[in-house]
Amino acid sequence: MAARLAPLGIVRVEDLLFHLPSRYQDRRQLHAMGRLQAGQEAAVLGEILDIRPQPGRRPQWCVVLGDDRGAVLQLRFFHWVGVMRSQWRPGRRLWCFGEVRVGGNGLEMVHPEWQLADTPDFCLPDRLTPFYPSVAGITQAHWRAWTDAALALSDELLDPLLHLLPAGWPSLKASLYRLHRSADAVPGDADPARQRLALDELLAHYLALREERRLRRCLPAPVLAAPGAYWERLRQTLPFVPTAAQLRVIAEIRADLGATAPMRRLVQGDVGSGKTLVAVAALLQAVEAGYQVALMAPTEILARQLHQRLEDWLQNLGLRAGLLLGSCSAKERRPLLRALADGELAIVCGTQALFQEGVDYARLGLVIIDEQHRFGVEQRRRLMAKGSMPHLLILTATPIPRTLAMTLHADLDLSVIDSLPPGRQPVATVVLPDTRRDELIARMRNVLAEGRQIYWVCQLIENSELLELQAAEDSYTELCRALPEVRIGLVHGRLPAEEKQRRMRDFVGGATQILVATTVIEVGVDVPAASLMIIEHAERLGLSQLHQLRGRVGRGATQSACILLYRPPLSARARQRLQVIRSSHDGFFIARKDLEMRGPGELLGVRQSGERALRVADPLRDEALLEIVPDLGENLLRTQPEAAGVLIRRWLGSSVAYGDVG
Ligand SMILES: Nc1ncnc2c1ncn2[C@@H]1O[C@H](COP(=O)(O)OP(=O)(O)OP(=O)(O)O)[C@@H](O)[C@H]1O
Repeated sequence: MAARLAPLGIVRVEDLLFHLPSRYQDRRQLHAMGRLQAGQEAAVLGEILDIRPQPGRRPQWCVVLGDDRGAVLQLRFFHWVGVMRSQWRPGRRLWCFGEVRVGGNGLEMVHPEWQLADTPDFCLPDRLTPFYPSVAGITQAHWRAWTDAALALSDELLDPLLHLLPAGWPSLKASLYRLHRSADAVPGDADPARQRLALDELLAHYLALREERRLRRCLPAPVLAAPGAYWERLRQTLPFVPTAAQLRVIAEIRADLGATAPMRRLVQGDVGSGKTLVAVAALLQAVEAGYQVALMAPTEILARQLHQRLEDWLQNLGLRAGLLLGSCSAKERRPLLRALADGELAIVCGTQALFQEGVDYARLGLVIIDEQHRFGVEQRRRLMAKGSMPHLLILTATPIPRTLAMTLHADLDLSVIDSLPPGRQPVATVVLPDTRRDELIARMRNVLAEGRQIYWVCQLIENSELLELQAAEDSYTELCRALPEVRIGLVHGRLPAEEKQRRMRDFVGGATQILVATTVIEVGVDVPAASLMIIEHAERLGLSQLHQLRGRVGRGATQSACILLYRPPLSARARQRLQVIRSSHDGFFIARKDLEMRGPGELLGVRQSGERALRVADPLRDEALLEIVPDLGENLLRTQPEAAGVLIRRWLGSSVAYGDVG
């Protein structure tokens, strides 16, 4: 059993207490046999009318149970053991609990839980029955017996917060009792017992985070202090004035870079909020201080685009940036690698190729990662091993609530670019069934006549790259037919990198007017002249993805539009999603809705990347609890420093690499 429990993180008696029921069954009421329905979980009491063994390859025992109103229920058993064999007889009374389903002879239960009901020690349960998440080989009866035993020992459970919390908060012991052995009502989300555990959990994460930061502050990083001459020169050549939000975040980064501890900062900014400028300001400071900077983008297209923008901005400063991609030939690569290893080249842009074997940096001082949600903690660590503790800056357009940030990005400080550059007009968003394509073509003609450009985005169908390609090609052919006079480009994931790049360049430069693309353009492409986006099968996309895509238009001062085409009929959830996107342009609001609708795991791919997740606390619901966490944490560290390690271990378990605190 220990071997089965270990993967669940259960190694001590205490761990059992924090393995909470996922739901509760109400077995206190008896259900009338005549009114049972398939799919229902029910408790019934009746008399054994008949017991029929059914021999066969898999022998079974069928028991007919009847109540005093003449209704019957079949029970089916594959094992016929112990008390059943020796004591079950027609005429005896039996209590059963199980799921009702449709069988060969009417309604039945397969292997219900049971008790003989005509014995002196029979009594109906007087409280809810907990149901525990489990794994093969561990039954609910095991869980109940073990948690009973653990609860009996719960006086020994350390509850360091009890005396620090204001009156009214339940003790840990009382909360655990309530959740494991709830007497009456199912403890809901707002139940004080659940809130108490959520608070403990958030506190444990806070303490772990605080410790992680403390340890990080002891690590030596290059001090990237510089007067900011490059940055001042760049500012003078910019065609716009940085926003106050950009300047604030830049100042936060400057302070980090000038310190002796490595920066680990996540910059969140809605699509189009101007994160690139913030990254460039950081880059210039590192270069001015005499260090190298590596900028990593998630795809080759984006890396090339980033490189292009850097070169545009940096040429006035007399700086150059290299470009390193997986698709670079050995010949292209060699001089670049040498320049990086010599320290001759200060700035390099690229994909994950930047951190492969054989790429060495003379003085890597800063790593900048664009669109972080595609990189997990592990990848982050591997890449940091390249320099002697370089600073790390991560940019993302996917905002997440603080509660989640604190668990997913526990090792990161957070900056938020919380406003858009002035003059941006919200993208007019329209939802349209794809049966009205003719209208759409007319509208596209108008947009093109005004000299503006159009994105046409096709969808991944059933996760098949081949089908997606097909969809893109079909749309392309159809558009060419409908708009024969228009220059149309097509990009998709199957094109060779060079070709993809050439076609993107044609669109950026205005040589093609419409770009038909698969979701490769999802993040980061910047073509200010594009003012209309059409998204096919918008009903298949998640909210955050739709928001990111839509963010590709409306980047200039012209009024832009986004048309979400869907294939009817729409499911209720898809309708809800499209409604949110149509009515809101606020990335934070949309991310929140996305979380509500999909749950954090799916939104951020938490499960795949194996990062820490919350067990009891809920990232949306419990954000208010976070308000009291810092004070509580500091108070605890002052009064009972030894308790911090206990809490961290209790909630974060062995996922915490640095062990006990304090
Ligand atoms: N302060 C500003 N005023 C006006 N325009 C700006 C400002 N800062 C950046 N821009 C311009 O806004 C556009 C969007 O900036 P950028 O590409 O950096 O956004 P982003 O935050 O990276 O967005 P995304 O997540 O969509 O890639 C660019 O064309 C950029 O030149």
